Amino acid sequence: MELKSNQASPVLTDPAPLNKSKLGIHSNLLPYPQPGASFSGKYIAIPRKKPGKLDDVKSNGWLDAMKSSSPPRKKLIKDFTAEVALDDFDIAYSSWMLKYPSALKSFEHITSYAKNKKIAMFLDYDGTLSPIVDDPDCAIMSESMRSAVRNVAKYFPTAIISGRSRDKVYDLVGLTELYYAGSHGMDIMGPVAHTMSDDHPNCIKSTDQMGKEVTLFQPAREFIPMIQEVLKILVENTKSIKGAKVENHKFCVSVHYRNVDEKNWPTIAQCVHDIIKDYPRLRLTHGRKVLEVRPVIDWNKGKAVEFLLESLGLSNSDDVLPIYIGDDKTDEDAFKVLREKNRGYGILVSSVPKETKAFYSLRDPSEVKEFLTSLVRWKKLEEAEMTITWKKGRGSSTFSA
Ligand SMILES: O=P(O)(O)OC[C@H]1O[C@H](O[C@H]2O[C@H](CO)[C@@H](O)[C@H](O)[C@H]2O)[C@H](O)[C@@H](O)[C@@H]1O
Repeated sequence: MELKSNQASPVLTDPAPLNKSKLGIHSNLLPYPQPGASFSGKYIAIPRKKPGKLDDVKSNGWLDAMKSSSPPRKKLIKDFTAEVALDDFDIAYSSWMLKYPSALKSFEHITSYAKNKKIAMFLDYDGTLSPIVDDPDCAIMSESMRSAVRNVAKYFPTAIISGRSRDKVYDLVGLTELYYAGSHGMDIMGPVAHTMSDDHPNCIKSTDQMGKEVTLFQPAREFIPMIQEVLKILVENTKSIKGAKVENHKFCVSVHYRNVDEKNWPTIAQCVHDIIKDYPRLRLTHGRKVLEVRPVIDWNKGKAVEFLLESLGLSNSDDVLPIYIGDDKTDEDAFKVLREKNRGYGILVSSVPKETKAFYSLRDPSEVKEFLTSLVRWKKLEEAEMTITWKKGRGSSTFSA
């Protein structure tokens, strides 16, 4: 059954539009990086002008995007509509799952393709590793999730790619063995990669919290003063809007309206709009009940994935399988890179049908944890089997000698 994005449908339409020709195709095998698809090294383009013209928040679609910016929870549907509506929702979700099957139910399928390949794991934070909560400061990751991520990182290179500032997300995750990309990929602390252009102005050598040598990549460095200026104005101008919260992410700013009464959403939207219209080198993107102000540069979570694969020495290789798990619109950039370049699997975390470029789905962070744990279990088994095969091989050659 084809799910369409119209008003009658429960499908949320906020992520990037889909390439319909690719919908519903779940090949057993993803072909690997195509010639010419590699990360080039000269990657940043900084347009000086914003493409579109900002009108008011009603005509430019901000308000519509705000209203659809976070999936309605099933519980709410149950509370406010008749039983038949709930059934419709379940049917729609099941139909959607035909296109974006559960990564848990498709686990054998995924691992049969991953066999003998090196998995690179990319994880979003909010809504993926921690459940969505009203107060962003209280989005704490459970100990069991932390342990699942720690175990994954023992077997596969693992990076967190978040909209939060790198420092904040590091404090929340607290695992030194991972790589971190904050501010939607605009602040990456990755491994030292000798193959990469050392002379790039945005790439500097640094040391991490443990004193290990790392590469720091900050393509929007020149925007820091502008972002800090806008941050101050946003804090000042939104302080009278009850429930509004502004977060400083160094290279971008988040303006939360989750706790703002819906009747005041036009006010907060207009306020942000009125500020950024004076900054043509900044733009606005929508997240889950959050307006994100960020620089107009050709950089996003998808580019961050490519950058990290390159720095890990894992790009352009047939035996690498990148997996990206995320729940938000900004994660679509990463799903898009993996899908369009046939490089790996995107997994969308969602309990409602959504348009997406991901290949698979998981319902919520608890399913993410289960998936990560299963992956580690599978890898251990694979390694044990390889050891047995190797020992058998050695035994038989000793015998024949
Ligand atoms: O890329 P992410 O790691 O998913 O970060 C995206 C935004 O996450 C946070 O906001 C979201 O989660 C909050 C806590 O659950 C929730 O209250 C808020 O409504 C969500 O939008 C973070 O606070 C933002 O700054 C990030 O951009």
